[in-house]
Amino acid sequence: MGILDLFLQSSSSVTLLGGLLVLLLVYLICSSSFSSNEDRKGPPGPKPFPLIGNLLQLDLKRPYNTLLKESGIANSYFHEHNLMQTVINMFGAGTDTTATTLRWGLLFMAKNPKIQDQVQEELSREIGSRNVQVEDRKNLPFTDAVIHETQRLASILPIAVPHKTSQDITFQGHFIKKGTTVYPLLTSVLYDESEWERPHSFYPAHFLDKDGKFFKREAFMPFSAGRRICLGEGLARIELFIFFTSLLQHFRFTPPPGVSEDELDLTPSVGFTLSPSPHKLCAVSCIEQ
Ligand code: HEM
Repeated sequence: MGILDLFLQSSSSVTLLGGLLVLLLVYLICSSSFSSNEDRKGPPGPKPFPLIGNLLQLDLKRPYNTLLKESGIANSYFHEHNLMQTVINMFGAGTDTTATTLRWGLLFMAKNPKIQDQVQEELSREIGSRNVQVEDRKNLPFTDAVIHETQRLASILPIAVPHKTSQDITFQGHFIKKGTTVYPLLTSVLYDESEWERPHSFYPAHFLDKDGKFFKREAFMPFSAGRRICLGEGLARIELFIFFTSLLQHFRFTPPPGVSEDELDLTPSVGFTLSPSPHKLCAVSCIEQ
């Protein structure tokens, strides 16, 4: 019995040791294939753990904030096995980005009544009570600036959609291997302190020149940029313009009774998109006033 016990114990230790060695070998092979380009300088970023990647380092409530902190360039670099991509893909389908942007727009109007006054003055001066048309946009620079500023500050798709590099590339001095998953971190551009005078405030003047004319900013990219830019940008811009102007033509948006403008909370609720946290607003008909 004693000999059998010893044999069983030593054979299970050998199996365990063997298993561990195989796991170690697999890990070493995988990690050496990941770092075959170590001689070249990759982008800065946190070191990933085996299997779970950078998951533990992520602020799951505000994943884009972790990315903003960890990466000095507009793109972030994670290993393929990072679960973030799966999470994003799962929540991606069926999100209505235009409606979320409009909800932010109305919330910003209720929070900034003087800006809402200016939009309504411009609308009644240029349009009156007739229906708004797409061609009216050029005569509504302030309203156009307010819609752009809404999209900038709301930054509803902060990490856009992940992409894979189709070839080895050196970007801003950092080597990025073919097949790397890249997250275009749009918030880093929309809130870039070197691009915007007041990156964290609702400030429509970002899009107005000194004569009050609308001007487009290169760093305005809520629809992302490049070959894979949002396919629906044109349609989304028309929808936002027509819905926002029509709503503001007919209603004034205010906090509910007993709530001040300052008490309206702008903390976003985080899903695939950043949407306003649940809130109440009053829509007061302008015609009855
Ligand atoms: C305010 C509204 C919208 C915003 C902020 C928005 C933003 C975006 C962003 C950031 C991307 C990812 C681009 C990238 O891969 O880097 C995207 C992709 C896309 N969007 Fe939109 N979008 C909006 C509305 C729409 C609408 C209304 C449609 C369709 C009618 C649409 C169709 C698409 C499609 C098909 C793609 C994938 C393009 C591709 O992968 O080549 N989007 N959008």
